[in-house]
Amino acid sequence: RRLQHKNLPPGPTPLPVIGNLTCMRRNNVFLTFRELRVKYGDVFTLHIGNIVTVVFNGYATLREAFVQHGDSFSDRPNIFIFKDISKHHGIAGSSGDLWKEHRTFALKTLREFGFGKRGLESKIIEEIEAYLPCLEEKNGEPFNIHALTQTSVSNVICSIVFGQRFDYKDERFTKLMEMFDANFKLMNPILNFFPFLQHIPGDPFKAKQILRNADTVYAFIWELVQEHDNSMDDTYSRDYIDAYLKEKKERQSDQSNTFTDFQMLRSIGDLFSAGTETTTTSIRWAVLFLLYNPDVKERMVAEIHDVVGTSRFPNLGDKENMPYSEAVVTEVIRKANVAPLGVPHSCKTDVEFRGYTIPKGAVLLLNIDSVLFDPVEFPDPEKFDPTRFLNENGKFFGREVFAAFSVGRRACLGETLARMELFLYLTTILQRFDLVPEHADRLPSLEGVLGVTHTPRPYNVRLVSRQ
Ligand code: HEM
Repeated sequence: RRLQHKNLPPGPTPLPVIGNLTCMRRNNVFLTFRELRVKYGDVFTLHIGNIVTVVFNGYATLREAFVQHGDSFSDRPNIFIFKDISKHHGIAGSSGDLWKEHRTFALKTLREFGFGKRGLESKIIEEIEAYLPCLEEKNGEPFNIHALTQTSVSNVICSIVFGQRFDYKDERFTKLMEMFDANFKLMNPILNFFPFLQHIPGDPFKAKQILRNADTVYAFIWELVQEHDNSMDDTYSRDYIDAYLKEKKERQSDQSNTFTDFQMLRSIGDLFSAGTETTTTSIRWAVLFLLYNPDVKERMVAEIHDVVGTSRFPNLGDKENMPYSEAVVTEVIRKANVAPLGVPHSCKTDVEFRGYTIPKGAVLLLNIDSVLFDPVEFPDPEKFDPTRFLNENGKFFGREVFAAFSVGRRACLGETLARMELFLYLTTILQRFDLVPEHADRLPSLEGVLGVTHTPRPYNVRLVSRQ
């Protein structure tokens, strides 16, 4: 290893074959990374199997690497999740010109369908209107909000991408959501570093199962694409699929056209999965944090009742007068730490960085956790304290040092949607329901599980109607 890569950032000595795999054995590996940062500094190297992995820590380092060196450090590595699932296509899994072209198209088209505008707000509120009666039906009995919330949040992105929402009891959609969820749980990061594991007979690492589940999701999307193709009007786009099909037709005579069916399926799959999982997980964390912090919950409820009252739903126009609620949403995003290690990047040539040589093809991890839990920027970082996002006049202020959505060219393209959804879902839930723990003497665990995202363990809560 030393002969092959001479000038790597420092890091623990690797063992033969497995490298530094033992560092990854803890459930939440980002906790280990906090210790490694203290020992090796803001940029350190791990060898996982034979893959060189460089971890970048702290806001200044992340900006230097992924903004200033953005041209070099914005590819995706050749690992299971991108190589075998997205096959280096789509928005999240592609690199180079293919990625630039399709990310630009996605941003432009999502804006046309209301990203950051009132049109999108009404879609979210419409979905919340369908969600509330399902919560009401639980009658204050303990239940796990996960499945209902996931279907509801997913419907928002479905209405933009597919131009339709699905009934909460729609069997096919429920099955799809379950499969989708299973993949987030089954995805063992180890598959990314030891590709041979996917070929072990009996599929103990569930690689084949993950690929089968992914194929089912793509088949579902494909059916909807075909329905669109048969019914679309060339002069008007009803939704993202129509817009894509139109673009594909317009470019069909172009030799270098990258607007293909395969690329469309992967792009839509990315919007669908990224748009569902992260926001749902954040809402699950939010409820948990509010159970632990009844004072925060009561202050937020008081603000909602003062500004909105109870006779109408909260809307985004209220946000300006609800700085505390906006601060709660931002603190939820910080403390939930949904993507603590971001999404892996790579570089296609050797790159000099702070005197080290980052080798071509290395896996680059943006340690977002190191920013969101930086005790200098966010004192007492484990504390759930929304007031860190309020200024001395009680007004909300977003902090520049906030990397939850990553930094640089690949930064999350759904941040606006996620913030809109979190504000509207959380304020509406609290306007209508009190959140009460299942057991009066015991709260659910705050310990998360790190898979593709950092999720809370399953828990039940009572939603007691305020009416
Ligand atoms: C709280 C919610 C969310 C969080 C914390 C979050 C966080 C992230 C992070 C950390 C990345 C990786 C960026 C990188 O590679 O450096 C990302 C990428 C991405 N996110 Fe989000 N996200 C959220 C919600 C959403 C939503 C609602 C959408 C729906 C449109 C979305 C769509 C995407 C896409 C398509 C990418 C890939 C971007 C690219 O590779 O160019 N995200 N997100």
